[in-house]
Amino acid sequence: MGVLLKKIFSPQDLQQFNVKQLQDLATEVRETIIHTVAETGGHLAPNLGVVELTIAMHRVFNSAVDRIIWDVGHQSYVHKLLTGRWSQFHTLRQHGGISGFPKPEESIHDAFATGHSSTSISAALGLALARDLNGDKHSVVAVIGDGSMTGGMAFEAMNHAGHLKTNLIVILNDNEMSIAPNVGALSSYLSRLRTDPKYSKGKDEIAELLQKIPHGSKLLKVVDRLKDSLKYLVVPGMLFEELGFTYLGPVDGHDLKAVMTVLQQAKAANGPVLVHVLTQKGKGYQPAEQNPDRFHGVGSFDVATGEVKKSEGAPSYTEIFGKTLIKLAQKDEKIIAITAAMPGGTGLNPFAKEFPKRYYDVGIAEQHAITMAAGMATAGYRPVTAIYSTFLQRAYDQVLHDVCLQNLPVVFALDRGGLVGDDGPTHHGVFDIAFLRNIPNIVLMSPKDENELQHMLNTAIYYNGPVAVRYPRGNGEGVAMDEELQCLPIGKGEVLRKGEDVVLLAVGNLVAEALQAAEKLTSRGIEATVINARFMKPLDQDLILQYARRIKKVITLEEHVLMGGFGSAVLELFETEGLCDIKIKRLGIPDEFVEHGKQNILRANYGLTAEGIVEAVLGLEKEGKKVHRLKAVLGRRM
Ligand SMILES: Cc1ncc(C[n+]2csc(CCOP(=O)(O)OP(=O)(O)O)c2C)c(N)n1
Ligand SMILES: CC(=O)[C@@H](O)[C@H](O)COP(=O)(O)O
Ligand SMILES: [Mg+2]
Repeated sequence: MGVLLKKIFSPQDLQQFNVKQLQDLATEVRETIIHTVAETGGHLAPNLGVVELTIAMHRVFNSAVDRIIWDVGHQSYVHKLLTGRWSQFHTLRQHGGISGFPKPEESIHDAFATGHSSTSISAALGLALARDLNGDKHSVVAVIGDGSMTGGMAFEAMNHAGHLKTNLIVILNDNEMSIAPNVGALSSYLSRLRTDPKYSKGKDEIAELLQKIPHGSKLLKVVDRLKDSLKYLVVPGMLFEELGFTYLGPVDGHDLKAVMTVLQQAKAANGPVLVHVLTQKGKGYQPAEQNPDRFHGVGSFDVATGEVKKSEGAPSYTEIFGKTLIKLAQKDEKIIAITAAMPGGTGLNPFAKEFPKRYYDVGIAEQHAITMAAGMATAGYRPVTAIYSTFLQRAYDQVLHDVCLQNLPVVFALDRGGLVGDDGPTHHGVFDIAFLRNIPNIVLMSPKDENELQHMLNTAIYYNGPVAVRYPRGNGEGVAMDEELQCLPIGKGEVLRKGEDVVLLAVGNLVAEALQAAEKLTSRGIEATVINARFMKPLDQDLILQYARRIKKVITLEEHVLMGGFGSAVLELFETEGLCDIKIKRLGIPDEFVEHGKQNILRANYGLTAEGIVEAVLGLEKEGKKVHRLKAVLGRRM
């Protein structure tokens, strides 16, 4: 930790430094972030790109009073270091440590919690309107990346803010990258603003010229009248100006003085202002500059070489998904792959290379991705939308209204279903069973291992209606992979082990834990049946009822919230069938948001491990014995 950084206990402490010292501070901040993230993992490249911008912001604004909202929030490490958190920074993303995202519970300087993209301008406008209603005068600033600007919400908010005309500052951090290279017409527009000297120089030159000419002020009036036609030629950022924003920039985001100057101008301006800041993702660390995609969100790495520590073990579910989709697409030209700005994360990069014409990256636009897929499905294509479980939350209505209502064959490949680990509550994919299960027509399945995933994907693509396949973040079980892809019977589970004392009814990654638990239980004289339910919808009712009726003790297992999840579906089945003599225990996540931390720690905390399952079975056994004794006592008294 550098000497200057150690002097900063609040952003006000920045005022003691001159520009040279601020530049030195930027170097210290970069060093700290690189060395910390090399240990903890985290969002390296986005943070290295905003070091000068963040320092400048904290010089110009007072974040204890002014409100700063970081879009996505993955680039808020510099802000954390400058707002009294450097001494905790080594705990970044560790269980019980500081979060990788802004968190109001952590600091008064974190004005709004973020994690999902494109929310910052709406939140900022809300804060600005509240300020106006309260008669306050502070600044409200949203910092949004060029990738996050591709999300519809950002434009909904710009549209409204331009109409309301209240004071609001939007800083557009343009590094030409989303996680992968940014896509879309907006991205091309920003590129033109960045590179075309006609755009960036035109306005300044005209003003300068008018000042030099005699009777320039009269001419200015003429120009003013001509404004509407002329400005299209000379005013940079016309799109934003037309939306009602004053456009400032583009400015070099690594030139501290220039950024401070433009932020002062923005602070003094009336109405909504957009400050266009050009930055380089990964700035100051060569491996990240060269490979910003890889260093966007990264695990531990070697600082000297930039070598990322490879995860050992079986291939990830994501990899198997990507490979299987290619295998299927080689035989079927109707298969289309769609991602919302996550080609790497969802395993679609190899598909994009092999089938560039059947691959679409729509930007951070999950809603659009789903409805676009619905459109393609009506025309006979088989779109596979690969979206993280947590990000599909945003497209709920599109799933329901545009896909399921018309019973269209769209596949939802729900990656990161379950506890994702270090990203924490904004990213855990633990709500999907509940929010999808209640939609008519949809089929919902989850594989017990990577081999089953490939069969499920095949099944999903050739099912004539909407299907979601949910699979976890991380490695598979290391099982052998079948060569031939199968079509699984819809709504049929499988019995993996037989025992007459208790039924372990599991979905997804908990099937493996259930099998291990069953082995452990044997040594305690308890024999468990283990069922891989496979389908959360439709349930294999016959199979579940057959075992539940006979054994009468059931434990349901899911890496998902208990409310509305798989266990709830089983309870509903028992209620419908009038089964009231079954002892049932549901294991899953209670009604709370799960904090960040390694997946194994979180799973152990919620009893979603073989040991946790054993404990639950023993608890059920104990309860059973108590009830048995009570019945015997009552029986004697009667
Ligand atoms: C709704 C939603 N979809 C996808 C993501 C995943 N995601 C996180 S950061 C990011 C790229 C953001 O790009 P940009 O805003 O330009 O920020 P940069 O990383 O370039 O600084 C994406 C796609 C997300 N956080 N939220
Ligand atoms: C900030 C964000 O939303 C993504 O960068 C996310 O952190 C990716 O997570 P994975 O590491 O699971 O792909
Ligand atoms: Mg970007």
